[in-house]
Order: sequence, then structure tokens, then C-alpha cells
Amino acid sequence: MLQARGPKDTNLILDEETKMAKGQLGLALTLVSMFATTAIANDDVAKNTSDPKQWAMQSGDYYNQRYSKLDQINTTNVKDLKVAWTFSTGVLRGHEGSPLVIDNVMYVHTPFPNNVYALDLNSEGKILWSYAPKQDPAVVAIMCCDTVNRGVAYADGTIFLHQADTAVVALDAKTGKEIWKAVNGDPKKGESGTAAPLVVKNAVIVGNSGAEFGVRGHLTAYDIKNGKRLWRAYATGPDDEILFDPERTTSLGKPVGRDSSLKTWNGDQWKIGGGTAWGWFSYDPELNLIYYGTANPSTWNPAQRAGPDGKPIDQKWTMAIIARNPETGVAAWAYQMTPFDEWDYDGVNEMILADIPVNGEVVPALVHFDRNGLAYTINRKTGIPLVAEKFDPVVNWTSGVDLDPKSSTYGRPKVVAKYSTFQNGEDVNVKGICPAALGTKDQQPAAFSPKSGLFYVPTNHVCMDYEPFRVSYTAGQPYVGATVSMYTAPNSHGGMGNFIAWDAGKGEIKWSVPEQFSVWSGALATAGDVVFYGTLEGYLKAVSAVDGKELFKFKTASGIVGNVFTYEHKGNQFVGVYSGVGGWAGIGLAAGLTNPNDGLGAVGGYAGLKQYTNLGGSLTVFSLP
Ligand SMILES: O=C(O)c1cc(C(=O)O)c2c(n1)C(=O)C(=O)c1cc(C(=O)O)[nH]c1-2
Repeated sequence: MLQARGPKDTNLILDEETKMAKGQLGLALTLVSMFATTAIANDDVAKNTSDPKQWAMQSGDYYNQRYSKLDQINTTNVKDLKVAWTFSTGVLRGHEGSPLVIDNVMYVHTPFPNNVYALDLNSEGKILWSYAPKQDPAVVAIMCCDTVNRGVAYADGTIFLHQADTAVVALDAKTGKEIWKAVNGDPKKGESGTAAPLVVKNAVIVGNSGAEFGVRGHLTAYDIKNGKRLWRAYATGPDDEILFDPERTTSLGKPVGRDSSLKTWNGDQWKIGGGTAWGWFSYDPELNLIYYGTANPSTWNPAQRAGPDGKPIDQKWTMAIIARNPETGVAAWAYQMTPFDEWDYDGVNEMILADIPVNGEVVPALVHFDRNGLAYTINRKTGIPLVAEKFDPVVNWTSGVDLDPKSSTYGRPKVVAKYSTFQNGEDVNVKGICPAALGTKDQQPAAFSPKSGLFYVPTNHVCMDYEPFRVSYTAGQPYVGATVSMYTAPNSHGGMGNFIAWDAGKGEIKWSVPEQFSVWSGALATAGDVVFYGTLEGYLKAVSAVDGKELFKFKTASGIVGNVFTYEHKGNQFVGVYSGVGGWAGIGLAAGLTNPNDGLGAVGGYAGLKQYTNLGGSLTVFSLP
């Protein structure tokens, strides 16, 4: 069997092909180029993530594989797992992400108010320190999809926290003392922070949230030592602000040319045009590229975003995967999945890097399960899409992606007119669109096992009715412009989710486990051939990596929207997960909403959840007896 590679080679020289022609964009790029260096990955992150006994990054490694080489827990004994210990976070609402484990210390974070705890694993989880940020609670009102936080990052003895109010804070991992704090955005304009930071070399990289408030999306790098801003790359606007080089940044293998974003917007709508970066970031040390996706264009009402001729217009670079140099921020390539979005299919889901066979040839792939229901296998060096297939058969808004390089619609999805929500500018309630706005998959990250060669994907099986309405922009106020109602995918198994295994070389589902609710928890694959995930009812489940057969389940205190992680301590393998129902799917319970159209349509769709679980906030850790 083909062995896929993990991240390695931490000190490579900048790849000639990915070096951007700096200076051509004028002063801004000349300035960012001053920060270019030749060493690449953060050595400490690379060292810690290569030790399977630790869980040193939210995604397990730079490749976002969420795979552990630990194999003490395997398909035979996983049924014997017992709760080893638990920890109450003292906070209710959605608990996303996971703790980190470095040098026998576990770093636990919470949703707003974003408390952090350091627990000493050598002293039965004794609290070494805790950090409670002071934040204006007004920020809660501008968080679209619950008060979630996807976890802290660690490098060089420092914990990096990205707070709800956008502050990026560096804490001394030994003492919890604040080292520096940077302000990344303005909550008064609707900007917030939920995404986990990524540390590459001397930079901590963070995105922003708020595309439901007309926020202009950006990705920003801060110096890990002092919090000084190194570069900022917007998703929309002039070339020197999106850090695209017209001649060297490519899309579908060709230079993007001048004003690649500006010319795809009507007037200056790009200034309130969304494209936030609130998902997961990955990094290839060899190519020296970071990868991330951008969110929806604002507003959700497509008629308000039509071009000057009243026709659809792309709104670049929202809804796109972008590969950037981590030292300069300059883009190597970009690929837009859903031009002129009409359904809120944000493109932010994780990019999993793996070298896998596609059409008989091993390629450096980036695999991305998009909200729009298509799974993309892309050459991560060139940005050329190789495979784009539906990962849920109910997806109906598109008949697929045109992958013919000679075609005038190369790289674009073919939209099924009936499910377009842009009906000649009229506000029509378009029914039966699959998937719903929260996509076939949302923030819940998938895992990849180099052993099986398969991707394990937590998915949503939900459809919607979508009725656009006119909305005017006021800073800091919702700028949504559509009423959505969500419901279980009709004519199927009756549940709102599936947990699937995916062959990304072929673009095929290998097996699929039906679930009653969307699987809003991140998966973990292990060398024990076991795959773990949590459910919204609160089960931690273990299934066989080979055929998806259920091997273990345990009902935790609250619904699970966190990501399963694993580590080893004193010779024993532990598996843990946060419980605490919430996130967009659980917003009804988390925020106490009952009107079915509230929570951007999720309240009605997931109303049944309250029969199974309740609010919580705890960590449950399992091991073999
Ligand atoms: O456009 C944005 O800025 C933005 C931010 C967030 C967020 O930060 O949590 C979500 C979304 N959009 C979104 O579209 C979405 O489906 C979503 C789900 C969740 C969640 O944590 O369950 N957050 C978000």
C-alpha cells in the first residue's frame, strides 16, 4: 500500500517556483518582502508534532491530517475504553477544537470568555495556572454561529490565544503570564475571532470572522516574539492589499493579471464584501506555502451583489482556496470554488495535505471537503484541480465542476438553474436546495490515515429553502439578507448526518455511516486502525478505519462539537474530547433560541436535539483499563 507522507524537512530553502516577484506591486510588497527569510517551519512545532506522544497542534500536524501513530488502542481492544478522568471547563455553549498536550502539560481552552487552563498530567491534572481574559461581552452579539473558539496554538514555550474580541494573546506556557497582546480587528464593525492560530517559523497567523456583518476578510501574521504585525492579506480589494502578484500569482495555472479581485465586484462593494478566514490553516514546509479558505461574500442576497449589468459576477477572492508564502503573505495561487455564491457555502473548511495517487500517479495533493458539497483534490504546488466530486449524493445545486482546461468555464461549477437563489433579481423562496447553508461539511475537520489512504469525513445531510431579502449595511449590524429554513435531506435515511470514508484519488465514498444529527465534531484517525468522532447527541464513537463498523460508543455529558485528540502519558494511550453542545448546528440550545428561522435557520432544523442533550462544558479523557 502506498504510504502518504507527513510533514518533515523543517529547514528548506525557499522554493524557486514559489518565490514571488516582489517589488512589482509597489511599496506594500517591497515592505513585506523585508520579512522574507530562508528557514521555514517553526522548529519547535515541527519537533513537537513529530512526537506522537504529544498533541501539539489543533490539527495534529502542519498537514492537517489529524492522524496519530499511536496504536495501543486498536480495533480489538477499543471496546474496553473507560473514562480515565474528566474536567469541567466552567463554561457552557459550544466547545470546539481540542486541548493541546506538550511536555506532560495539557492546555485547555473554553468558548467565550476564552479562559485557558494548564493542567499538570504528572499530578493528576492539577491546575498549574489559568488565564481569564477581560473582554467586552458585547462581542457575543456579533458572533454569527455561537461563542466558539477552535483552540490555542503552542510554540517556543508560548501559548497563542485568538480571543472572541479579535485580540491575539501570547502567554508564557510555564506561568500563564501575558507576554504580548495584538488587536486584530474591530468588533464594532462586526469583526470577531474564533479560528485557531497557526505558527510558522517566527509568525503566528490568524484570520477573522464576520462575513455575516459585512466584514472584509483578512489573514494576518504577527511576530511570535513581540506581536508586531508582519503582513496582512485581505481577500478582496486592490492587488497590493490582497498581496496578489498579477504576473506570478496563478489561478488554474495562469497568472491572475491585474485587479483580479477589484474587477469582479460592483463598485466598492468589496469593502464590505466578506471573505473572512475563520477556518483551519495548513502548511507545507517543503513548498513553503500556507493554505486556507475564504468565506462567503456579503450579503447573502445575491441580487444585491450582481454586476453593473445586473448579471452574476465572481466576487473574488471570496469562496476561494489561497496558497500564500508565510513570510511575505504573497499568494502563490488561488482557486475559487463557488464564484458569486448564492447559498452561503463558505470555502473555509480545512485543507488536508497528503501525497496520494490520482489517476495512477502520486501527486502532492490538497484535499478539501467544501461546504458546497464537492470534495476537491488539488495539486497543492500548482493549484490545479484534479478531482471534484460530490461527497453526498443529495447535493443538487450543481451538476459538477468543469475540469476541461480548454473549456471557457474551466474550473467552475455548473449551477442547476432551479436551485439558483438569484432569480433575475427577484426575491423568490427557492426550495429544496441541497446542501443547506451550513454545507455538506462545515468547520468540523476530517482526518486522513496514511495507512488506509482514506479520508474520514464528518458530514451534514441537510437541505434548505432560501429566500433572499434586501438589507442595508450598517457597521456592526447583521448584513445577512436571506431567510433560511433547514431540514433533514428528504428521501434518504432520515438522519441529518453521515460519517464517511472518502477515496480522494478517485472521488468516491468508500463507506458511509448514517447519523441522526450532523456530525459537528472533528475526526481522529489512528495507527490502531480506529477512527474516532463525536456526535451532537454527545456520543464519542470509534469505528473501524477499514469498513466503518462501530466498535465503541460512550455518551458524554453534552453534545460534542469538539475534535477528538490523543496522546500518550506514562506508557498509556489516552483519547479525549470536549463536550459542550453549540456551534451553528447547536445554536438553538446554546443560545436558548426557539424561533425556527433564528440562528440563520439552524434552530428549526436541529430542534430535535433538545430531546437528547443539554448544555455543558467538559473534557472527557478515555484509556484502556
Ligand atoms: O463568515 C464568517 O465570518 C463566519 C464565521 C464563523 C465563525 O467564526 O464561527 C462561522 C461562519 N461564518 C459560518 O458560515 C458557519 O457556517 C459557521 C459555523 C460555525 C461553528 O462554529 O459551528 N461557525 C461559523
